[in-house]
Amino acid sequence: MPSAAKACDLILFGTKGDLARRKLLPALYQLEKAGLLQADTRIVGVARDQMDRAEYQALVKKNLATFVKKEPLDDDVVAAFEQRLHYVQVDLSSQQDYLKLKDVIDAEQRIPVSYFATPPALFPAICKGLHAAGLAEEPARVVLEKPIGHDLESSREINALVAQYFNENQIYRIDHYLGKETVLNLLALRFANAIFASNWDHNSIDHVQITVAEEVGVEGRWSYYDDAGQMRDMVQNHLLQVLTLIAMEPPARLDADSIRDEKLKVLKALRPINVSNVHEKTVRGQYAGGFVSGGSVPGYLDEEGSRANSSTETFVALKIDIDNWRWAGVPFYLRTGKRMPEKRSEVVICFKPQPHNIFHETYKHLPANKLIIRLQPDEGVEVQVMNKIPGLGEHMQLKQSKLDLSFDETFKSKRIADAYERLLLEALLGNQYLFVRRDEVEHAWRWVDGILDAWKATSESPKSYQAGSWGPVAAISLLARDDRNWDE
Ligand SMILES: NC(=O)C1=CN([C@@H]2O[C@H](COP(=O)(O)OP(=O)(O)OC[C@H]3O[C@@H](n4cnc5c(N)ncnc54)[C@H](OP(=O)(O)O)[C@@H]3O)[C@@H](O)[C@H]2O)C=CC1
Ligand SMILES: O=C1O[C@H](COP(=O)(O)O)[C@@H](O)[C@H](O)[C@H]1O
Repeated sequence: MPSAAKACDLILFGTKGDLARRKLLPALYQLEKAGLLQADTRIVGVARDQMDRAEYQALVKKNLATFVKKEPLDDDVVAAFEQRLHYVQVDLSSQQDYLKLKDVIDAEQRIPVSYFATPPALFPAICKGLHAAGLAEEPARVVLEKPIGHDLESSREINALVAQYFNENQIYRIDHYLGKETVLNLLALRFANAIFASNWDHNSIDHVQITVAEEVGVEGRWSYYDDAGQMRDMVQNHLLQVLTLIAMEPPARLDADSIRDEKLKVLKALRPINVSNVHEKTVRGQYAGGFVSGGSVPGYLDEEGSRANSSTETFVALKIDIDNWRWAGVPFYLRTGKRMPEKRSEVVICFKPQPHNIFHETYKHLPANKLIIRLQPDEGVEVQVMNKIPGLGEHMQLKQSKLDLSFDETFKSKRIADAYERLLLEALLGNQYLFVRRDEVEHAWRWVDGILDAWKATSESPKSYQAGSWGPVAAISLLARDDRNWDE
């Protein structure tokens, strides 16, 4: 624990909701277990139900028993964690109720860190209420969950509203992909290894692929998801954040603004996609019924709560050009979808082929090297290289093989922390480098809005794909047109 760390009151708005129960409270338990919470830090749950402290402690304990997976609960850790828990009943739409927070929280004693695990529609009321209760002045912090808006205009409204009460250096916008160990490892891989740093541009790299495939469908979230679709739900935030980390220039320092300035430059350099090139650059799909993990699953339009004729996309593939010196002529292909054959997130850096092939008599084409960064599951880094097969034959026999660094194998005793553990820790420590700055969010929306508008203007329905497949055939053509194929 850095000595500068100060005790905080983490105020969990929406403490009874899905995110808090499934992710935030289990993550805080893990921080307790790892000894990473400052001794005097407290967790103040806020919900509209009437409950006393003991009832809230019992509720959280029950919740941990359900959602702390892969390991038995440690009773001593639970007991220590319980001591940090407090509860305040607040109807978030009643301004009067926020004053109750003052009875429990003393901003002089601990830094108030307010986590908005609620529908975004409540953000204005919460900000106003915090201000009235004297919990918005620096050094107070506020942690905002996605989605920050539905488009550029609405994200600006939310950001402007929050900015009335909090300065940018108090605002922590979550993109949970930035908390994933393997996404963070992109920084290590790129900037701690000269072998990659000196080969990270259009001279050496042919193209880049980013795949974020999910087995799950909409999981009972139809009404939220149908309004969003995969473009807003995954591309605007997670995939573009991963892309910026791959494409950005080396930041001068490992601090929030150095990194965020570089990410922003990438977002500004994304070539716009609009009606003139949307056909060539994008594919949108929607899953039909099929089979995933051996079981049959319904199509998107037959999911619980569905509405007939929805044209919301559950799959997106994009060919992205970055108009800057480093990436001139190097396309970034992105794809993400629900109901894919497996959960798999990875980045594939495909290097250029050899300029001259001395093995041409036996091998007309030598496969190019690939660097595969497996983000999840089976986290690791793999380099595909050509090797000589040992033997005395007349011709050299070559084989493509892998240098494979599996995190599981290499860091055997190390548990891979959930993204929310890292992000909660950094928010409590006051480090913003893993959180998204306002201008990043708005530039990402500006670019994504161009595609959404173009799709709307062409009014084409998404292409159907069978659940359990890798998306519509058009996604294969997107690369085949360039004489390339997805890394399978
Ligand atoms: N769930 C997830 O995995 C993820 C969620 N998010 C985002 O996090 C936020 C929360 O999501 P999620 O937890 O799933 O949503 P839920 O609907 O499960 O939880 C929202 C919580 O807000 C509370 N709430 C709503 N209105 C009031 C009110 N007037 N007064 C007091 N409390 C109120 C609800 O209380 P009550 O129980 O009393 O209704 C509920 O506990 C959303 O913005 C979502 O988009 C982002 C990424 C992942
Ligand atoms: O933000 C979201 O992310 C999840 C995928 O997260 P992962 O950590 O499991 O890769 C996605 O399922 C959900 O639709 C989206 O809102």
